Amino acid sequence: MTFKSQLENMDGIYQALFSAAEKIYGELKKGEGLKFATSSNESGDDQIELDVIADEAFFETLSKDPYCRYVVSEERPDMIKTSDGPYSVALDPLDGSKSALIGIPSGAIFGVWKNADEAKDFHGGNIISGGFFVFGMNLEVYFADGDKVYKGQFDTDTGWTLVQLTEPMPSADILAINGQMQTVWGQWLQDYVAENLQATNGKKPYNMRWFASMVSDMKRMVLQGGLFAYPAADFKGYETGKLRLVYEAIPMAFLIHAMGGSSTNGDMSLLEMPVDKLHQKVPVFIGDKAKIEALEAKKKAG
Ligand SMILES: O=P(O)(O)OC[C@H]1O[C@](O)(COP(=O)(O)O)[C@@H](O)[C@@H]1O
Ligand SMILES: [Mg+2]
Repeated sequence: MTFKSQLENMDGIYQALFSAAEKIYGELKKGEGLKFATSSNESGDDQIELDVIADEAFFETLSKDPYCRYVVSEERPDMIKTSDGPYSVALDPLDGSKSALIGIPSGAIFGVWKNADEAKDFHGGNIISGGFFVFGMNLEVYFADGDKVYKGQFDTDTGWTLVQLTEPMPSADILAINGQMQTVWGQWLQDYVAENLQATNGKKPYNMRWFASMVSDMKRMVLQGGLFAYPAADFKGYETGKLRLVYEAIPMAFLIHAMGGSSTNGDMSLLEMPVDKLHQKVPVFIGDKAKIEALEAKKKAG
């Protein structure tokens, strides 16, 4: 497959991302790396061996592309300079790794930024491409190349087939959230969730879905709509949620915004948030515009 990007000199970066994903998916299918490693990553998360394999696969292919300047990863402490090219790539090389251990689809999240030389440059105003691979029944990709959104699937004989998605974002009433910390969420969020899950007065409540694998929850959002939430909680380690702004939140928000959806940290769009640190965590809410507006209004009203 040769994907023709509308963005200048990006074809090689896509090719590098696609071939690394093919390699990782191949290893996963063989059952390689599906056990805990002795290491942990920069955020202190335990790694599985496939986390490390995936991280290395992306670095290997991206470092050969002359237009890729820096590669940064959830699995590494620092930015790695690979050339003087114009683009920098941020990766969650294996998202949902603990789910992969029990056969739930995992994947990889990527974003490409222009003019990114240090952490603060990896904000939503500079991102030009973002999306994710799914390592499930098939190897799939969902991404926005600038303002164009694509869905693709890999076949070992025929390679990648990509189609552009031109329909507006679907808007099913589905809520993807882990209720584990609900008693220590802000009261406004407890109320928002309770209200949308109420079956009283003949109103059908939102459907609850949670894969514990962001790529799988976001695949459902692209295909059906809904609201994905990973909020902050008043509990040690969850003060600003769990997900990372650069490696997970901004690339996913970029894709959903390109489909006509929206995002927020509760107060402002994830694409407007300043970035202080590459590994910074952020409360994440991504979904259709009406749901994000209602959620922000609820928070504002207290
Ligand atoms: O364990 P929880 O709280 O359900 O968290 C699940 C979330 O963590 C993630 O697995 C992210 O963590 P990793 O990137 O380390 O896999 C997301 O894919 C998912 O939405
Ligand atoms: Mg992740």
